[in-house]
Amino acid sequence: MAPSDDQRYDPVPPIPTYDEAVATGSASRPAFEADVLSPMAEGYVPDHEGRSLLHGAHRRTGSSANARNTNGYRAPTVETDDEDSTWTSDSDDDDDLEAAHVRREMQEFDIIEPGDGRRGASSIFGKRIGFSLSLPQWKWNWRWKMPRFRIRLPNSSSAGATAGSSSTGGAEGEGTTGTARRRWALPPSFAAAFNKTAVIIVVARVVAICLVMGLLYLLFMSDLFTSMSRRLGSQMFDPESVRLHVQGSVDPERMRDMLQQFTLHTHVAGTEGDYALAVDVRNLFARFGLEDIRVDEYYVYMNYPRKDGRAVEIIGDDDKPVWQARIDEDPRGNSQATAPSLAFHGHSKSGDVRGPLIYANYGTREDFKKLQDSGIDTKGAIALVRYYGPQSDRGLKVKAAEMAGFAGCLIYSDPADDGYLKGDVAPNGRYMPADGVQRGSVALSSFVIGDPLTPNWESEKGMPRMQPHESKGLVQIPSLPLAWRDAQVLLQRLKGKGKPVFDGWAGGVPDVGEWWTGDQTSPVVRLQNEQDENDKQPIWNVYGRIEGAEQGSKSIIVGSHRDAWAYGGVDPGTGNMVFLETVRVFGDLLAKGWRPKRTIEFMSWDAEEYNMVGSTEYVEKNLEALRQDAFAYINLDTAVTGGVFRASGSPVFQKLLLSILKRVGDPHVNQTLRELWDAGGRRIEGLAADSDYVAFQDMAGTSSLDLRFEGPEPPGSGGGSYPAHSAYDGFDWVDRVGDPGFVYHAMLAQVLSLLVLELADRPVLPFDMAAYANALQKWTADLAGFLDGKVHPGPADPPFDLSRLSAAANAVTDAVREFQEWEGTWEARVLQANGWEPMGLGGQRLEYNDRMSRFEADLLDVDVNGGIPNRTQFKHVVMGPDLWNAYQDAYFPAIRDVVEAGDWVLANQTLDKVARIISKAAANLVM
Ligand SMILES: CC(=O)N[C@@H](CC(=O)O)C(=O)N[C@@H](CCC(=O)O)C(=O)O
Repeated sequence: MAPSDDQRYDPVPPIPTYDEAVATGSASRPAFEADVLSPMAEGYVPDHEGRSLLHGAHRRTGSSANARNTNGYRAPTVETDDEDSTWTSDSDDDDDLEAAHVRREMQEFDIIEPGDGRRGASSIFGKRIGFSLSLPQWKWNWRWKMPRFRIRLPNSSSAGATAGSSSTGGAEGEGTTGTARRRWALPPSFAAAFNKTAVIIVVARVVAICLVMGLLYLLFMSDLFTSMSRRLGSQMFDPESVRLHVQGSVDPERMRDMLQQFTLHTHVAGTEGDYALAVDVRNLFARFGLEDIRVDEYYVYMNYPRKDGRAVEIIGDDDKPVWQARIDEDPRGNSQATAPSLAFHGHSKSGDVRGPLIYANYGTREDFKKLQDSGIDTKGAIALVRYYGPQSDRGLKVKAAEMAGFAGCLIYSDPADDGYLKGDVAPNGRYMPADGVQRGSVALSSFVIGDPLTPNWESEKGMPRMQPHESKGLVQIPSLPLAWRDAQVLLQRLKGKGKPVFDGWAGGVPDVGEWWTGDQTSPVVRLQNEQDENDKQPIWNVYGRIEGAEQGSKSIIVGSHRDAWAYGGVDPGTGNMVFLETVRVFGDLLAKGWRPKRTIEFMSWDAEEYNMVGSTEYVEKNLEALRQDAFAYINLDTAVTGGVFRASGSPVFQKLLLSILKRVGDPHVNQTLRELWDAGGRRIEGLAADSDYVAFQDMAGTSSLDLRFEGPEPPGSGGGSYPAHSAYDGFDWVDRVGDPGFVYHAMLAQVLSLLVLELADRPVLPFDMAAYANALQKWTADLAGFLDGKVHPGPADPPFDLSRLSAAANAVTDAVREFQEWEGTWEARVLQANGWEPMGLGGQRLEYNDRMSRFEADLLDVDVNGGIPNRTQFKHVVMGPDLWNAYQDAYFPAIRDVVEAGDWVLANQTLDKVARIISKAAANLVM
């Protein structure tokens, strides 16, 4: 819907407007346009595209296109003209110098070493595995030879003499008549024939030359040499030296400088700030040397606030507002605050509702039930609830309010959960200040992931779409986020209304005095949330890759989202920096001739903050290929909020990750990450549904991993470790509070680079199948615990017996044991062959890797209408988000859902199906 002029959100120019992003017509940027892409097509030289793009918005409003405006505006381009920037010093000359320097460095590390001729006795077509310092030596024991004909032609002046002397029959006619030497003379009858022979010989020579030339031409045209050099790519390099080089290349200063650029402006998904960053990321990919760079556009359902479309008011008896919430943060006047960043909920419902105010603690279903059980009528009321608590997913708070009959829902940040009662507040501390507002999506991620109007298919042009009221992924009552300084007034006005709150319900907002619930006699509150909605808003994913030499179709995917609720310092800036630094490190390796065995894909997602839309649409579009060919997905999002390393994901990464953690040290405590991991009794945690791994893990069955350094409190647990989704989450916070010196950024970039290196280049995919088998046993036991007290089939129902699942888990344990024996055999044969992979074994190894990587795809319920009942996008039978808390993992989610629903017939069918799928996956493993 195009906004009318009086609805137009008109921020301080030249910051891109939300309504420009959603309006149809020239103001919006409907597509990743050819004119913007053209510099790449013409051989891109880094310039100022991102910036000039934002100036495009300027031009459209009649402003000048100067690099800076009078407000000190500077567009969010990484291709800055700032002379102090590390990027500008990255000229081509500098690149050459740097390349020469690194080449020297690599020689010192023995990464590049000439062949040493230690070929071993194995076949020349064998493959040197692992630890070679040398280029494979191709021993050609034959030489190219041009065809040679040892016939000397008679010269013309001697032809007659030759003919005349023929009668002498002399064979030794040593010429006195000319320079030609004549050993013998041909009879005249032979002369003509001889001339013919000479012609034939010349022709034969020409033909032979042509043949050789043609063969050479064909060889070059056939790409044999290129692909051979590709195949040899990583084998030219000693793996350990590459590891050392990768670790040594990570540069915290670069990440710091780049984050400063990335956070200059707000970049909400689908707005021009986001578009400008997409251009910058694409250009950085090109500059870092990635291959096949492309921008992938989707058209998705998005909402944006109108500046005058939001209100939270207490309505007086005369129906006029007696108090109005400020809603947005106070302008801070620092370098960050060049643009307003309006507070709202992504995918919230438009509306203008009013009703009596009722306080409902954390807004769980149990909280609302408690109110109703105590006789408080919640129908038509406005709920006031706090963030976090046992059900921290904000969308589910609104959903629970909707189910309890409320007309609207306000969610505020309480200082007891995320404010001064926890510790120092932003900008100097990690908690939310009085005016800090947590924006965020209220889409129901555990019900529908991605564009809520296109569940299970990609939102491309021309694809069908549901209506918003038809989607199970959208709430149906309006909501807004609030700072506690606004909530304080509302809570104070509840005094004496309803009942004193239940135990544990009183929050930490100061000067509330007594906390009361409120009821139908409470002050009437108006919640206005009129917004711009567009069901075909363009968003932009950006991709680049390094093609694998041995199995180019198989890939290791690394992803990080780019869109932010405001400036995106931590979320997603920290993840973006680790991601882009890793791209740079790998681009640099590629430039030096290294190439991995498998393809590495780098993906910058859009619209993660709105229900992981960009990544999910990509997965929906490429589902079959991903199930077949994606070996692993690694995610970076809110990557650095403190110093505690955390990994969530599939257990297949356990062994590799733990070995890598031994290599990376924390300089603050002088211990390795592995020592800290062990001391903290940490383990790889489960994946829920709060970032871009969801579609990969739960829909494509790609083994996924999310990495981060977190602050004292994990996101989604009891409170924030940083001023999440607020205007306080900018560069300054990361620089001064989150990670001074970008030390943890550098450590994470090392961990990520090493992981990618090993996953993409180890001959045998380093998956820990035994860890998966053990985890399955544990999760089965946990499920038994969950079922305790819940299993009450009626007399007519079949008994609910978990032993079927235990048997399936045992089958996996047995299959993994047998499967892994092959790896031992492979190692022994390679060692016997002096480090060379004997002919034939390579094919088996690829088959082994494929089976290993397909294990999780085999755990998908791919039947028509398969997946978790009622939320069939989630196909993985072992992993998935908890239905009533998307921030919480739930193993065997389908079984849990149907048991909670008390449907014992379906519960039995589901249990059978899950056990059957797991057993089949086990059987598929065995070679
Ligand atoms: C729990 C949380 O805050 N998650 C972060 C991302 C992260 O920490 O990795 C987050 O912001 N997730 C988004 C996901 C969007 C959605 O659920 O629709 C969020 O708003 O929670």
